[in-house]
Amino acid sequence: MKVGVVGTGFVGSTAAYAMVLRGSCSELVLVDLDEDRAQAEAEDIAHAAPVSHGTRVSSGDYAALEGAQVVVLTAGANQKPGESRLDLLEKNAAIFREIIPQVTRAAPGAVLLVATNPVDLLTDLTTQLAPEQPVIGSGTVLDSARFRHLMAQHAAVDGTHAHGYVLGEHGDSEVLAWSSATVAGMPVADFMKAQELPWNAEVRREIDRGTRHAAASIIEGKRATYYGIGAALARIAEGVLRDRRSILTVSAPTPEYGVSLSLPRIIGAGGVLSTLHPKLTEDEQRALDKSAEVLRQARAHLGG
Ligand SMILES: NC(=O)C1=CN([C@@H]2O[C@H](COP(=O)(O)OP(=O)(O)OC[C@H]3O[C@@H](n4cnc5c(N)ncnc54)[C@H](O)[C@@H]3O)[C@@H](O)[C@H]2O)C=CC1
Ligand SMILES: CC(=O)C(=O)O
Repeated sequence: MKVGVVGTGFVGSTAAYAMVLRGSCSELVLVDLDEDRAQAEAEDIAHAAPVSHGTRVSSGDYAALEGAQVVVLTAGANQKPGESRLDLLEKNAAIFREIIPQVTRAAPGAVLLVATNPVDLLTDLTTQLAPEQPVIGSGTVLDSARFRHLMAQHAAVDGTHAHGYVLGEHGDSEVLAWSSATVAGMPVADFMKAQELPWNAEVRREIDRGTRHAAASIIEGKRATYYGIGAALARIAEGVLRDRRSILTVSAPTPEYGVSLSLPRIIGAGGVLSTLHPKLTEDEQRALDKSAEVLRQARAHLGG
């Protein structure tokens, strides 16, 4: 099982490290415009292999991606404090126009896993540039993890027992689907009541703010986010490599909304196997429609 990572900055190298620690694949190849950086990251990460799962880690040029089943795309600019993800569109679209043809030439059989922001619009662009290949955007997998983490904190349980989906844009207009959120299989409000924990509009607003603005506050504090997305990318890649039929809120072209955005989707060999449409309240559906509109408008500025 071979995975390529293109872009070995904070996100790409952390995703590679997460894959080595989790034993997601047997071989990893790192590619970057900055070849010295890719080589140094590969060497450093390779030193974790003998004490984890023995993954073979190397760096190379695009040709070294040959035979990869998944190529993770993390090349491009990240946000500076105060910038939105959509502000990165023009710059990162230009980078994708340069790299995608090289990736498809080297690894025509790979599932392309996009993380670079704005991830939804770059998922759309990658689908156009590589029409023969399955494309998945990491979408709101990270935001759903943030939502679950905060819910679990308020519920005083470990994060694996809180479930909830963030839908739409991976960005400011994203939608927390409260109506289907559960803890221990119970609607979250019922769980909180049974445990005599506070649950009201203010707590929900706090969780919403914490989820929606997590990236901005982390970037303010340490320039970039990478641990959460690194683990999320490893998790998505495993869904494909092991044909796990994992349900994850990844981004993909969604004809009903006319743009790539996140909905819960079943992920397996070959990428997205199926898309789920959770029952939403009217307010949630309205917010999701608005989120799709935000993405379509931003794409229009690019002339797409
Ligand atoms: N989807 C998500 O949930 C998340 C996405 N991101 C996004 O991931 C992207 C990468 O972020 P960081 O790793 O923090 O940035 P970074 O600046 O640390 O790394 C970017 C890397 O891309 C490389 N690169 C630039 N142009 C290239 C080209 N033409 N060919 C090959 N490599 C090229 C650079 O040399 C650099 O190593 C950003 O767009 C960021 O916003 C970050 C966190 C979460
Ligand atoms: C940077 C980014 O997209 C995030 O951490 O959500």
